[in-house]
Amino acid sequence: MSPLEPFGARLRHAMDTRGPLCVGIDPHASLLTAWGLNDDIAGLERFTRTVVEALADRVAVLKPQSAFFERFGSRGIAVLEKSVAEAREAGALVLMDAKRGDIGSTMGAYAATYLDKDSPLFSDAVTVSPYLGFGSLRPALDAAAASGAGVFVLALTSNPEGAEVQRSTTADGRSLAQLMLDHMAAENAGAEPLGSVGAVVGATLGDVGVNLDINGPLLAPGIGAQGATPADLPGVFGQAVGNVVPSVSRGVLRHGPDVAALRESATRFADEVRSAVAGR
Ligand SMILES: O=c1ccn([C@@H]2O[C@H](COP(=O)(O)O)[C@@H](O)[C@H]2O)c(=O)[nH]1
Repeated sequence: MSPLEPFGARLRHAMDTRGPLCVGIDPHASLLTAWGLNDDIAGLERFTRTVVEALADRVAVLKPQSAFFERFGSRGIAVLEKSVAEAREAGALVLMDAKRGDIGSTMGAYAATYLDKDSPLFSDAVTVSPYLGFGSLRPALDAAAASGAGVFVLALTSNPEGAEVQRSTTADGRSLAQLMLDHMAAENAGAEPLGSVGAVVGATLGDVGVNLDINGPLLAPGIGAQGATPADLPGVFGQAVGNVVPSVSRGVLRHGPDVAALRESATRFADEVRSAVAGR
């Protein structure tokens, strides 16, 4: 199978044509109930199908949260597989939020799962954790480059607990997050129009005080249920705001199961992002 165009280029095109919004597919048990569905495989399937039908033809990125599918075992994974294929078919880029991170040899197996074009779970990009050492991600970085996929590396996560690790100081005085961001910048050096190695930086964090100039996309979760709003983006990302992919899950999903209401909510977030970025 021929490789895809590099993920960074595909993402840039999607952001320019569809707007940069990413909507998460997070089938929380409480959301299934709120949608009038059972917390079972049929409910999971209906929920996921509805979100894909509502949004895959209009948002740049859909981000299934793997954990919510894994909790149903093999049948949940089958729903996930089908939704990845359907979302990609409808034109959305699929970012698998799996946050994998392990020793390099095991990382190779994760890379084969999400980043090999022949895998049933092949996704346009996957989230990974660098906190076993950035070098442990090499199999994923190489597999992504070979298939035209992307990798989003956790840098500064949206949860308050992340700071004790990510803000800690390394031997050369940089924060651990900055060290990881510098590795990402090195991976993306020279890539045009955008590198394929992205960073995850929470929209909840205020002035982050790190250099976000990585020549790659910046995934910004935390908008909606975690309290951040699109208006916070310029303050968090400064000059780099043009490379931000703002991510919302429950903030949109709570409007289901009505397809029109899901679409309206995504459009509202997208409009708010546009005005925040234009008005900075
Ligand atoms: O720093 C991070 C990294 C990932 N996430 C994920 O994004 C969604 C957020 O869901 P909301 O309903 O919009 O709060 C979820 O899947 C997280 O695992 C994050 O929140 N923060």
